[in-house]
Formats: sequence, C-alpha cells, structure tokens
Amino acid sequence: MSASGAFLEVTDLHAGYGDARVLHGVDLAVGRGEICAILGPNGAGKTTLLRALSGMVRVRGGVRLDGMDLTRRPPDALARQGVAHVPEGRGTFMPLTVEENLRLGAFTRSGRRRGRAAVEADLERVCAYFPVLRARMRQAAGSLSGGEQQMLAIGRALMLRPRLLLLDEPSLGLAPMVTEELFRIVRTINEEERTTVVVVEQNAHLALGVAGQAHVLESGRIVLSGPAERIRADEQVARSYLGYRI
Ligand SMILES: Nc1ncnc2c1ncn2[C@@H]1O[C@H](COP(=O)(O)OP(=O)(O)OP(=O)(O)O)[C@@H](O)[C@H]1O
Repeated sequence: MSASGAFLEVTDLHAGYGDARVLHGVDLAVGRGEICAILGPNGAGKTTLLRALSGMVRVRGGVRLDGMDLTRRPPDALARQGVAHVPEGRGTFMPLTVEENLRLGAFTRSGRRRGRAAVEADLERVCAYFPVLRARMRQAAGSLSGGEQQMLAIGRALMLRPRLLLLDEPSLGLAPMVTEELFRIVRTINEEERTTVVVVEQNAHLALGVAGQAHVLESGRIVLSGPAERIRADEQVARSYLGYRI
C-alpha cells in the first residue's frame, strides 16, 4: 500500500514519443478494486497514459502498484505484476483460434505457463463471463464480430488473473447494445474478482455509468478529477463529452 493508501499511484508522470512530449506531470490515485474512467478529447494522451502504465512508453515520474515501485519496468515485468493491457484495436492474433488466443494469456506471475488444470479452470472462468467465446473456441479470431473480438481481448487479459486491467476504448466501432453488454461484464468482473480497472473511453455515458472515480485529461494534464457522479454533473463535461447542457 502506498502512502496515500491507493492501489495504483501515479505521481508527476511525464511520457512521450522521442521529442514529442505527451504527458506533462499526471497524478492519479486509484483505490484497490475500483473502476477509474479516463475521459478527454482526441489527442489528450489517454492512450499514452495506459501505455505508460503497462511499460510500453518510457516515462519519468512515479508508478506504484500496491506499494511496489514499477516505474520504467518493461511490459513483461509489469505483466508479471498483474498488469494486463487491452489496447485500442484489441491486439488479438487474427489467424489463431479463440482458444489459442486465450491460452497465450495463461502465464503465471513468475513468467512460466500455468499447470494444465489451472489453465483449464481459467478458460472456464473466462467463458463464464463471455459464453459466446465457448461457442467459438475453434474459430479463427479474425472470423469473429467486433464485439466478440473485444470480448476475446478482455478474456485473454483475464487469463493473466490481472490485478490491474487497462482497457483502451473498448466500445470502439461497436453497436450500442454490444458496448452496454461489454461494460456490464466488465463491472461483473470487477465485482467478482476485485480487479482494479482503468478504462479510457470516448463513450462517457457508459464509462461514468460503471466507474467510481473519473479523471478528465486535456493536453497531457489531468484537469478534473472526482467521483463519477460529480464529474457527470460538471457542466463542461456534460457539454464536451455527454452531449447536453446542465
Ligand atoms: N506512436 C506514436 N508516435 C508519436 N506520436 C504519437 C504516437 N502515438 C500517439 N502519438 C501522439 O501523442 C498524442 C497523444 O496521443 P494519444 O493516442 O495518447 O491520445 P488519446 O487521448 O488517446 O487520443 P484518441 O482519443 O484520439 O485516441 C497525439 O498528439 C498523438 O499524435
């Protein structure tokens, strides 16, 4: 546990690509078992923030998970600490079957593959959340619908038994009914497994509907933070992200 009591604690985080600076001193505290939504306009740095948390971009500043300093650790080391990142565009292996994709996620925190019985139990666990995947086990991932591919991507992340699940735009390109179902399942996973979730989402209605806390990122800086209901009631957020005036 960090000094602030947060499970995930980000302090004065700077990140970018080469000379292009994108994050300019982000502070973030996420409680254990909480769902945290990151909102913000295009290009604000939301994806970069998730990449920084999963070790995919170089950072300056501090990242602590459950009190452990994870700053500048590579992605595999972060995955071993239970950080699972579902990127925008999903990152599934299209020619592989659903089952092969899921099995690829089944590594232990020590980096070894889990025992056979444990992997089977995890496949069952994932299929209980996403029954459609059970029916598609032998199909190539590339033959799935967009919603099914997103479920597969989240399912593969769950095979890691993550402590921190990072979701980048899970609703991208999906029909409203499918995204509602997805967010309902994410909430169930969060409740049943106490997985801490950080979700970047353009659909602010959905994200604020499941999140406990929310943060608005603009030009690489957090400009507004608070309980999701309070963020939803903020006039500027309503106008910019929810499509109505208060
Ligand atoms: N791989 C990269 N190399 C160089 N610049 C990048 C790279 N990825 C993103 N950027 C730049 O970093 C800035 C922030 O991008 P980022 O994708 O983090 O924003 P975002 O808030 O997630 O935007 P969106 O909602 O459009 O996905 C943008 O100016 C973008 O052009």
